[in-house]
Amino acid sequence: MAVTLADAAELLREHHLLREIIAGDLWTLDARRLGERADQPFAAVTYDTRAIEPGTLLFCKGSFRASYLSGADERGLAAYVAETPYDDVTAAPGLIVNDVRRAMSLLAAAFYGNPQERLTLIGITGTKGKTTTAYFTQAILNAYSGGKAALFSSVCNCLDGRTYEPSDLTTPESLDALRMMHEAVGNGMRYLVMEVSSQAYKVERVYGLTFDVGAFLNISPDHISPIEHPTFEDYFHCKRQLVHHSRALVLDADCAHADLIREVAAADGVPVTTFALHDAAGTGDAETPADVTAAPAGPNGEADPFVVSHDGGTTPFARIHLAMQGEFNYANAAAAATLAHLAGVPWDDAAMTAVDAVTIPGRMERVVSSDGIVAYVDFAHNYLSVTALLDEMRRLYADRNPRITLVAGSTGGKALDRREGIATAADGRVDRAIFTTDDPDREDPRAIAEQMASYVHDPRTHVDVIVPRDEAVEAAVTGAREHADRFNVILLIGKGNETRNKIDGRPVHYDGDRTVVERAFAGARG
Ligand SMILES: CC(=O)N[C@H]1[C@@H](OP(=O)(O)OP(=O)(O)OC[C@H]2O[C@@H](n3ccc(=O)[nH]c3=O)[C@H](O)[C@@H]2O)O[C@H](CO)[C@@H](O)[C@@H]1O[C@H](C)C(=O)N[C@@H](C)C(=O)N[C@H](CCC(=O)O)C(=O)O
Ligand SMILES: Nc1ncnc2c1ncn2[C@@H]1O[C@H](COP(=O)(O)OP(=O)(O)OP(=O)(O)O)[C@@H](O)[C@H]1O
Repeated sequence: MAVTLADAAELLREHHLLREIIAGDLWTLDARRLGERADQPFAAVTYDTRAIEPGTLLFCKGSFRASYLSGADERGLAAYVAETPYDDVTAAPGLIVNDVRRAMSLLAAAFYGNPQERLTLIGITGTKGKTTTAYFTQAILNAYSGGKAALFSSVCNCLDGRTYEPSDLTTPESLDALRMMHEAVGNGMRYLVMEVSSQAYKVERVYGLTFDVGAFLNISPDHISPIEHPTFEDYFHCKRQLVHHSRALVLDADCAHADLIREVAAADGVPVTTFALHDAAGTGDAETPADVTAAPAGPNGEADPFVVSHDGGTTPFARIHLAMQGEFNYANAAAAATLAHLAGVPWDDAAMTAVDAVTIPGRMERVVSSDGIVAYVDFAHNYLSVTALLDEMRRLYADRNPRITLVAGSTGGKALDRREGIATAADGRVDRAIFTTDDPDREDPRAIAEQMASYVHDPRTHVDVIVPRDEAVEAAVTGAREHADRFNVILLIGKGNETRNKIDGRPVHYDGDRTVVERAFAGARG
């Protein structure tokens, strides 16, 4: 925790990041020329000028503006790290670097005493299933270690094995991640399970980290937009960086482009353990072979537990019966068991069944009305996950010929590919699609909804655009009641447990899909 300007300069120099130090008229590579200032330990690190306190080292990143430095000297700015000098607005010395995000990750690790070295790090990437697999893995490791597993996820972070605080990003900024790792180590944590987004690699949030075990779950187009990834190729390339930075890899044998992922692992000498979801134990000639398999134990579908096996699916080690619905969650559970095993949990340890009790806010939450309408609040919001969700509805309810209503929007300004993906996945597979609001930000929510509607061509799917999200949910319930002769399923997707919509750059309160559908269920029947 005692990092000085001289230490920082040396670390940056070792990593070929330091261009020069600028302190007034002095431009140098030699921190000693700054005198005493070079040997004062920094008291704090931040990437936000609003958090400056005496002795702070500041990182100027992203869309940082010089005007943010107004008053920084008076508040005690000790030094800054940036890709461009700000010597016209601050008297504090600047460490000018090639890449401020890499510099921030390295220096934050040093400032917080390299907490990553004291944790078994588990990193999980994939287009869908990261959060669920992360929660499952944490549950197994917590059960095995007596509560010593921390978690960084897109829903919550947990730094003490039991307290869950809402998170902002899927993968935190490096500085925040290292601060939280430091706190987790202080709380006695031995493991950290974290989701690693493609964006995390794109903007160096995990620079310098090596994962003891990494998982690559699946890949399909998502997060393609001017502020995320320009192309699918870039998205997939960024995700694959996890393979380079893992000591062992867990891979879904059915993952698209699995061959390329194996090639990357082989080139780096990273051992790969595969998992797969199979149809039924012991059968399935057509199924992809895998080291670890999850398969239904018997013929009774929903009611029967799954069996997870290793040794190429020949040695059963756990029977699991998840509280969370969704067959895809058994694939996530197989991934979690494999990750936990590679992190040290014996295959036959009872901790492997800790996944059974896990529930995650906004993931496959089932709400049933008194008149028998079934609603799911779920976080599916791209082609892959909406397809998986509709496959699951067919698996659960095909024999009841359900009338399915889908309520979905799509975010503004980013992940633009989702609009077509969601609508295409639903086209012809749902009876009614209601397109609505989901974080339109600075775009017009009606225009987004109408764009989604334009991708539906199959006459079996009736399309409506209802912009206010609560009205869209209510219309789905009213419509279901108008078809009371059918078994109705309503899928409220993409918001999970979120209770706000980003509109015009600001969060605007929304009661949440679960609250709104419960209210509509309780209301007068049509
Ligand atoms: C592209 C990207 O990584 N953006 C993130 C990044 O933005 P940025 O560095 O440009 O920061 P900014 O908010 O524009 O501000 C610039 C800098 O000025 C500072 N500032 C600002 C005001 C001030 O008075 N003083 C000051 O110093 C800010 O603290 C910041 O460091 O750093 C910010 C925090 O410092 C993040 O909030 C922001 O994520 C935005 C909100 C975002 O939407 N990110 C998405 C694309 C994202 O990262 N998603 C992935 C994937 C999710 C998934 O897979 O589901 C994720 O990992 O979450
Ligand atoms: N293995 C899977 N394959 C396909 N779809 C899945 C899988 N696991 C979960 N899903 C679907 O994707 C949704 C999101 O799941 P989860 O939050 O675990 O994934 P994620 O990777 O964290 O998603 P995101 O990056 O969008 O936050 C779920 O609500 C479910 O509908």
